[in-house]
Amino acid sequence: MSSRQDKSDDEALAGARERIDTLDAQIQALIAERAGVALDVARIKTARQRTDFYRPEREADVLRRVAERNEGPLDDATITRLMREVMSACLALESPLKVAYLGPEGTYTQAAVYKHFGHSVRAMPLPAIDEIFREVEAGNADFGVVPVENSTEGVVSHTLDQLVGSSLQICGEVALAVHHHLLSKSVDLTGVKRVVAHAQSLAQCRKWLDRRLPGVVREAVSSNGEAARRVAGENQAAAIAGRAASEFYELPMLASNIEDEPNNTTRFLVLGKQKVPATGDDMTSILVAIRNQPGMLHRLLTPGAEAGVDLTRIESRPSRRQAWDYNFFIDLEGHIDEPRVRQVLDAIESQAAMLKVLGAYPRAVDTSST
Ligand SMILES: O=C(O)C(=O)C[C@]1(C(=O)O)C=C[C@@H](O)C=C1
Repeated sequence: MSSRQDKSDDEALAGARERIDTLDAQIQALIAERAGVALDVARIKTARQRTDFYRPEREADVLRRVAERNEGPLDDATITRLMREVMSACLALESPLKVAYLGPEGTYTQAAVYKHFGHSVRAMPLPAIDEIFREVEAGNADFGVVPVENSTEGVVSHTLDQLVGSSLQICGEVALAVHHHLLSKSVDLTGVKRVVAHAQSLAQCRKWLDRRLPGVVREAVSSNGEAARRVAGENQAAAIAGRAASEFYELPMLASNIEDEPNNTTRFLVLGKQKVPATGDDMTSILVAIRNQPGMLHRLLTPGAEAGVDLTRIESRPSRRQAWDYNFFIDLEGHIDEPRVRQVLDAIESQAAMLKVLGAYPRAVDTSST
């Protein structure tokens, strides 16, 4: 390249950097101004003795509009994630949120917390799902995040069972693409003599393990974060966990994306005490107790079909009240405050021994997780 060409490239680069510096200063000033307005919002709420600093319906609305406005070159999920973090920082100025989640650090549930609330929350890892319910019920945490279903492994029955007796509301949902990695201090696969993971993750990577690590001992533990913690001090063991665990426990990725099903997604619920107003794109979750009788399922499903309200999930669990007595967990599209949804719930209730609304909440907004 000629030196004249070098010089003009240098000038173009300096010019572009100058534009970036100017834009950065403007973005920074605007973020600071936005934070100032969030503080005004906090003052208004405080003056009226309101404690609803976090407003899931407003956040969903803001983030959906970010995606609608987006014309690239960043994709919708990326620009939304950046705005998610700005809003998270603004909310932390108003009142920092405490969010309990299924720990330890490095679990997918932790990743779901940050995806939903941004990184400016105080995330509190707890060892069991029932403890998360208890801490939120007791007011020691503002919200809780628990896994509820996985696209390959099905429901997390502990979570469904806890919802039966809890006074908490479902305030939101998070969908997280789950990528499993093999984390280990071993230099190669032949050095791995033991694989540690949550039983669901072992199942989700079974074909890969059969092929690449045949005969190697598989050990199930309470979470993938726990698996990573256990193998962090060993050279001959590997954990199956996500990127967050790799970073947190400084465990190299010996193999990445080892899940058998590439579209593996886990859905998490956000639990809290507040009822969330409608946004226009919502879900309602209900629990229905019903006696096992002929035609029972048909009677449960007909009201939704007749009113054009989609039932997106129906899950049955033994009620534990009596043999062959069932609880059904049903997700419907729409918000309980919409008359057509209310009508469907009334019709279902008339067929059931009991109907409990578990929550109505904005449908997950797609932001890419870190
Ligand atoms: O609109 C509000 O109520 C706010 O508190 C502001 C704001 C925001 O930064 O946009 C912050 C937190 C809420 O969860 C929702 C939105």
